[in-house]
Amino acid sequence: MAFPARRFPIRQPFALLPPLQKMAATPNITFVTGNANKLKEVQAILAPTGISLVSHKLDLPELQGTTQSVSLEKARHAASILQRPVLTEDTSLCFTAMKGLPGPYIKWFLDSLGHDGLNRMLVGFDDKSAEAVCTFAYCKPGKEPVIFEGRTNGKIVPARGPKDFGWDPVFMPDGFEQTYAEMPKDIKNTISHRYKALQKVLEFLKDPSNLE
Ligand SMILES: O=P(O)(O)OP(=O)(O)OP(=O)(O)OC[C@H]1O[C@@H](n2cnc3c(O)ncnc32)[C@H](O)[C@@H]1O
Ligand SMILES: [Mg+2]
Repeated sequence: MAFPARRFPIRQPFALLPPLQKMAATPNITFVTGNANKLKEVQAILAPTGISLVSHKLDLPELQGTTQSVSLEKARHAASILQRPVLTEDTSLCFTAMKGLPGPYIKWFLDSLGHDGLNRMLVGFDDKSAEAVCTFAYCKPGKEPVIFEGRTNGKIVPARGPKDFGWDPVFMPDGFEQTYAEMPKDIKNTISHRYKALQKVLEFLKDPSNLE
């Protein structure tokens, strides 16, 4: 008996997460980011929910610290500049062998070393595993932000696939033979660190009292 070809190679059983559901009330959310690829992914993931996203491009200062503290401060800063509730996002790539580094500093490592350099950082280690972490923060002006985190495990591999979004070519999520860059966008957007964090953001937005 012939089986249909898989659309993408799977190494071990896994479950795609459910698509996000349409929300009863659909708030307008201001998403502040300077990264056009992040914006595209967030828009694609939120499309089924009916939420309309107003995007605002601000280059926010990013403090040193943990992923969470960087994210909290970005949101406080954006809400104070724009004087309205905002959603911000910070993304980390954490190498297990390096005890979580580069973490929130991945942008600067990637800019300076490139994909090849990220691989070379792990040459002396057997453990190539890494975790992609996405931290959204929702903040009203003058209030403390709330954060929502999503994590996807994978490993660092030599670059494969289109090079248009950050470290996508060197991150191969567990359970897949393709890097984030090689896999279709609609697959990345149902397993990614960003998708998992946005699921939590949506739970929060469903309660109208959180938006008052
Ligand atoms: O304005 P913001 O939202 O801060 O946008 P940014 O590009 O500065 O983003 P970060 O500070 O969160 O830095 C994260 C780095 O990781 C990259 N990145 C973020 N999400 C990614 C993803 O899903 N896949 C690959 N690279 C990603 C991004 O291009 C940056 O180089
Ligand atoms: Mg940034």
